[in-house]
Amino acid sequence: MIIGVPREIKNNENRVGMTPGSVLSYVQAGHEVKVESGAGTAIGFTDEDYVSAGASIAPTAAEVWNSEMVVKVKEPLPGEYSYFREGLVLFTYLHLAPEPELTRVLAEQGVIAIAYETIQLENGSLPLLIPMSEVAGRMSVQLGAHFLEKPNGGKGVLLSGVPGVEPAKVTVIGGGIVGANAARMAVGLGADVSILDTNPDRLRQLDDLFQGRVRTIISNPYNVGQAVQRADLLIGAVLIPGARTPRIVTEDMVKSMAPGSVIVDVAIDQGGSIETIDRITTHDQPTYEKHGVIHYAVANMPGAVARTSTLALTNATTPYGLQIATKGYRQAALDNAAIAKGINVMMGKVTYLAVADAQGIAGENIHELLKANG
Ligand SMILES: NC(=O)C1=CN([C@@H]2O[C@H](COP(=O)(O)OP(=O)(O)OC[C@H]3O[C@@H](n4cnc5c(N)ncnc54)[C@H](O)[C@@H]3O)[C@@H](O)[C@H]2O)C=CC1
Ligand SMILES: CC(=O)C(=O)O
Repeated sequence: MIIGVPREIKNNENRVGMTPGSVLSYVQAGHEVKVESGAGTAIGFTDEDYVSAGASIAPTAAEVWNSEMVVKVKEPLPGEYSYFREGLVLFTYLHLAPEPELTRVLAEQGVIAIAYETIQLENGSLPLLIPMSEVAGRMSVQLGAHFLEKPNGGKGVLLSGVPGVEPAKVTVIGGGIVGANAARMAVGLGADVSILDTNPDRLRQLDDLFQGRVRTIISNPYNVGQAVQRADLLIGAVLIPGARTPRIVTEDMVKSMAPGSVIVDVAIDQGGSIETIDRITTHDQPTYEKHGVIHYAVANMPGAVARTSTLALTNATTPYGLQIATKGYRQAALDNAAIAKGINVMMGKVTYLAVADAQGIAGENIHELLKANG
């Protein structure tokens, strides 16, 4: 199969869909890989590195997209929609629930859109989201610490405190991969950390993991309100797989926070969990202020540490991409239910039901569609 790897065009997105190491794995499996010139240069993967691994270099995005399968990182932007065509297999993050226009164009153009973030194992885990959630969770605390500093607009609080002065209060809503990694950093810095989740078993695991160094609190509107009010740094880390993020933190709760407090809503890529987050921000302009509180809502946080992120992401995506390329998407999905869950759009239908529900449109059962067209 001919596989294309375009240069990412989202604001400050320097990740790339394949490393030279992943190219070698695809080439050894009998595939041809075309990488857009300069796609990895910013993070130290030169065109020559890709050629040494067996790729060819294409000078334009159009040439790269003219492949049977495209492997990238972020959702296509409007400037890329003209490359869509029937039968193209697109393997990338998509986050379609809050993106009806992209969903419509993918379906209309007959693209087979396989989303990294909804590939799901039987135990419920999301193996292609986990590495970026680890990165974003860890980053969220670094960023929060930065924006809490007075010159950066914050209230002038050091997360750790110092002897004789209490540490900052960090509230993490959602105790999954992002939440646990945020807590790990915040605990490491000596902050006073609370994690809220609706799943009591998850709270038990976190209680065990952190050995009493975090407070675990069941997530309900009352407890969320209390924990938000006392937070110096609030981290949004909730996910209902594939669905639009529920708005858990209301505007009144944000108003109750002290001026100069900081919100980092990692869950913004699925629509955001905070009522006062009304826009996606960028690495160029990452924050805005509302009710005196700094809001950070960058949807591609790991793009800022693009080398680490690319290595971590491709470690996870390459084995799945190889199955899709080698068997064809249909057989790969029939053989591996995790891949079937990744297919969000196929043959003009929305096949991930949480996306269809979020957009109020009819979805199609992926297994029936696969069988009918097998
Ligand atoms: N902005 C960015 O650059 C990035 C964003 N993300 C996003 O971060 C979000 C979290 O991802 P993960 O931690 O991997 O998900 P996860 O599935 O590991 O964890 C989500 C947690 O939220 C909990 N939850 C669900 N409803 C809740 C509620 N009402 N209150 C409290 N907790 C609730 C679940 O029980 C689960 O433990 C996702 O939207 C993901 O796409 C991930 C990486 C990068
Ligand atoms: C998960 C995601 O959206 C990202 O890594 O950019």
